[in-house]
Amino acid sequence: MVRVGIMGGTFDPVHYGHLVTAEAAADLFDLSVVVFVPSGRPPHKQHQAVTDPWERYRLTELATCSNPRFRMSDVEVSRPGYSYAIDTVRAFRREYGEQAEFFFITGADAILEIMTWRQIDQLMAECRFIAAYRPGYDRDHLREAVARMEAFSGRIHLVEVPALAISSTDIRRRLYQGRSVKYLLPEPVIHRIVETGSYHPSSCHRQPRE
Ligand SMILES: Nc1ncnc2c1ncn2[C@@H]1O[C@H](COP(=O)(O)OP(=O)(O)OP(=O)(O)O)[C@@H](O)[C@H]1O
Ligand SMILES: O=C(O)c1ccc[n+]([C@@H]2O[C@H](COP(=O)([O-])O)[C@@H](O)[C@H]2O)c1
Repeated sequence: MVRVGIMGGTFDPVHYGHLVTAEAAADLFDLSVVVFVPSGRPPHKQHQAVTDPWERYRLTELATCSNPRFRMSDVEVSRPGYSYAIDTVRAFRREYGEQAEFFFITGADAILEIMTWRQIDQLMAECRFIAAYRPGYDRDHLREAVARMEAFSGRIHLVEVPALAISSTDIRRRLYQGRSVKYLLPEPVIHRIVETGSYHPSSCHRQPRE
């Protein structure tokens, strides 16, 4: 039976926190592949400017191509409208077949909001969740929150990942300020960001959400 990790995110831009989390999940859950799925239009970032989807896709591709277990999917960037996980998992079900087991990989913060996700009952029936948290995170609070989700709690696995205090928000801020982002994300990604100027304040790659 094929075990597939689904690493969804805005990836604006992708960084080592995402890569370490995906690798840790693959390792612990014996996943055959982890598919990175950059969001087309993130449903929960409607009022936020986000870099062009295909540019985020390209950067994520550069970051993942050297790992034989990592794959890319353009299912969300190609789909019009907001990117809901349930639509993505259903597309994967059609692609990988009934026997495949899906593990949606997210950060612990996202798990705390999971009950607001679209068609959460159907989503939980289709896939399990791997919720990554970092050392120092309030694990008891997270465990209690997951336990309160009752029927779903057996479908959510909490996993500690190495402490990488990296966020895309911090990287974007550094780039705007012309500061170094070395060692926060892979070199080929940095090269492309510099080449295209995507994260320069005047960049045409950043699109305000309506
Ligand atoms: N440093 C990190 N370590 C572990 N998981 C992370 C880290 N950063 C992000 N994640 C998780 O990866 C997934 C995709 O994250 P996302 O693309 O929103 O990155 P982000 O750095 O949180 O972005 P932003 O700062 O713009 O909100 C989410 O589930 C998020 O919780
Ligand atoms: O399907 C939903 O309703 C939904 C609501 C919020 C977030 N998500 C997914 O959660 C993943 C992490 O989102 P982000 O933008 O915080 O990186 C990404 O794959 C999103 O599509 C999905």
